[in-house]
Amino acid sequence: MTAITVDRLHKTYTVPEREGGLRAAVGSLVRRRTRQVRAVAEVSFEIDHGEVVGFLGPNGAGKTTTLKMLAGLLHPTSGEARVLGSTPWQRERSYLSRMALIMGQRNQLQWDIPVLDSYRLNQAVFRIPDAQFRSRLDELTELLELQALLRKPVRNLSLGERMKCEIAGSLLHAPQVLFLDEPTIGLDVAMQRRIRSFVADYNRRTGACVMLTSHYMADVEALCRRVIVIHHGRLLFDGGLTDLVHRFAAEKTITVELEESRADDADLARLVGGHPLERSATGISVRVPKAETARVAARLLAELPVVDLVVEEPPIESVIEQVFDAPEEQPSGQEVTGG
Ligand SMILES: Nc1ncnc2c1ncn2[C@@H]1O[C@H](COP(=O)(O)OP(=O)(O)OP(=O)(O)O)[C@@H](O)[C@H]1O
Repeated sequence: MTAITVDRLHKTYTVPEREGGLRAAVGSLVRRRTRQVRAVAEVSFEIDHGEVVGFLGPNGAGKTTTLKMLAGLLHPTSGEARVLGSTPWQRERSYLSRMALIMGQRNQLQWDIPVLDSYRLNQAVFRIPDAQFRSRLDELTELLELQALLRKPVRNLSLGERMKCEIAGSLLHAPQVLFLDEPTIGLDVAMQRRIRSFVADYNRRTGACVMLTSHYMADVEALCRRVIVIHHGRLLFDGGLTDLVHRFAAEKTITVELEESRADDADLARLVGGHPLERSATGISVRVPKAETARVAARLLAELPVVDLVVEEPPIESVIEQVFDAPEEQPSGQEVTGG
């Protein structure tokens, strides 16, 4: 069943344009110049209940803008969205009490008061009955190991501790849709792993639908079978993570283990068709264009004393880079009309 439907969502920001100098400053009092920045352009997709979807794109692609619209913080310029049957920017209480937006780079808890007091505020805002509040807090405290943190003011927490508290605070009302914007940014590897496994667990236990942006591909690989890629505000790809690799990976790596590494450099270069080659203690590895993989592998098998041969896709990071390098007809984040 569909949890999120996005239909040709579009967001253009109007930003004031100021030139330097006194003359321009006086002039702007009379006639204010603005320019339009297109952040999201005609984006459409659907996400089912229970899905965890990676929402990817380079800096400025329009991810946060999209999530803010879906969380009801921004009105779109045009287009439609339905999340859990509601239009997010109408900000109906019944919708807001069933969704959460967690932003790794924004502090959503109160800075100067203890974490637990912030949670109490959330309890009041979301009208969470006492018994439910207690049982969810106990559960989250155990899962995220918050016991020692609840009485500390947020300003005294480390980044990782604060992030755990932010996540727990946003889940006290048991949202059915989670928008996670860079939830692991700046955290050490162990904490990233803990947050990841917590999100996976939350999704499994509650069947909540999760949309996740992250620049760490380990997050995406661990959590998301499906990814939606946007670039310059436009949807570039929507499908399985493995399909993304098949479609955009330009090269594969062939690694062969050799009985003995007798072949000289010129011979090897000929066998691999001049593609970049690395020697190791036990053999060689070479990156070849996808279309040539079978031919090069066959030549290596036929002409070298091969013990083992492995063909691998490139790491997801480099595939994503290739996707982002795809040319676009009209970039966003730039002036599209003067005003
Ligand atoms: N409040 C705003 N006013 C004007 N322009 C904005 C505003 N917020 C975002 N933009 C612009 O809209 C475009 C999309 O920004 P957005 O923050 O949605 O991208 P993003 O994909 O989340 O990027 P990042 O990965 O860097 O967080 C960018 O060109 C950005 O400069």
